[in-house]
Amino acid sequence: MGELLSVREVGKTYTGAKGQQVTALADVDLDVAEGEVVALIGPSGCGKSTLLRMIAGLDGAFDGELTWTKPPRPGKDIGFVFQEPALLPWRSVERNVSLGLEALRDNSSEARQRVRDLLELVGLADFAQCFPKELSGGMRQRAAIARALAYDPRILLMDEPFGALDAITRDRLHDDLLRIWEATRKTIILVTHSVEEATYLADRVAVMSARPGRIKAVHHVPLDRDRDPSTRRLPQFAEFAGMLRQELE
Ligand SMILES: Nc1ncnc2c1ncn2[C@@H]1O[C@H](COP(=O)(O)OP(=O)(O)OP(=O)(O)O)[C@@H](O)[C@H]1O
Repeated sequence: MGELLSVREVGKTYTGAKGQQVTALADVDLDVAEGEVVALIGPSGCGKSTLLRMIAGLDGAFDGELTWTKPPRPGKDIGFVFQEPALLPWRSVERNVSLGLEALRDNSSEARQRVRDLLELVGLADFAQCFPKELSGGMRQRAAIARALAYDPRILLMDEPFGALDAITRDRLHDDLLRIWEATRKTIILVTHSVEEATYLADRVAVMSARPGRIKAVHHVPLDRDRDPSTRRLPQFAEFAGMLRQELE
């Protein structure tokens, strides 16, 4: 796997409403290889979302350096999935998924086929003409993932994408994401509060310390890439998740 992104000494200080300075990130170093899934975990407020925003280019004012092997093209190379799917209620599922392509004025037959393939991949082919209000929470989030993949981004940034779902739906979406990764081999950075989610989905887990956020350790997940629900019952799964939990204490 080649290198895709290197984060060096990245720091971010916000100025609050009363003029106070809040250092959200300090000296963050992280390397991300092409095709890997990196989970970011850390205590609430340690700057996980801030780091994703820096990487996404949503906020250009920060210290340090982000170096891409190939600089991302705005609106094309970075897919973002948030905790809330934020679908447009007046558009069908298909037209929500094709939103990014419309912004790029890509109406080619390949692009339309790609949207159909993605709907198939996320299990929404039969719901293409439905509206968001007709979908369950899990289905909406699957549509949001398809939308983020529609323009074939180089990296997918996911900010607690399953945080608002119930446990059963969340487990199902985890397996969907594994399948999606298998089919697309996208590089993914996933912010999560769940050590089990990080263990199940990631190749490596970066653990952040409390504010100002720093990466205090990066661990390889000691599990084969080929994972399924039985993986959760392996002793090394519980052991690794337990070690992460301890590191967060
Ligand atoms: N726009 C902003 N203005 C001022 N302070 C901010 C802003 N955005 C974030 N912060 C502060 O930066 C710190 C890091 O926030 P961030 O949302 O990145 O943390 P997080 O680790 O993602 O939190 P959580 O796990 O609770 O979602 C927090 O103290 C937050 O209050």
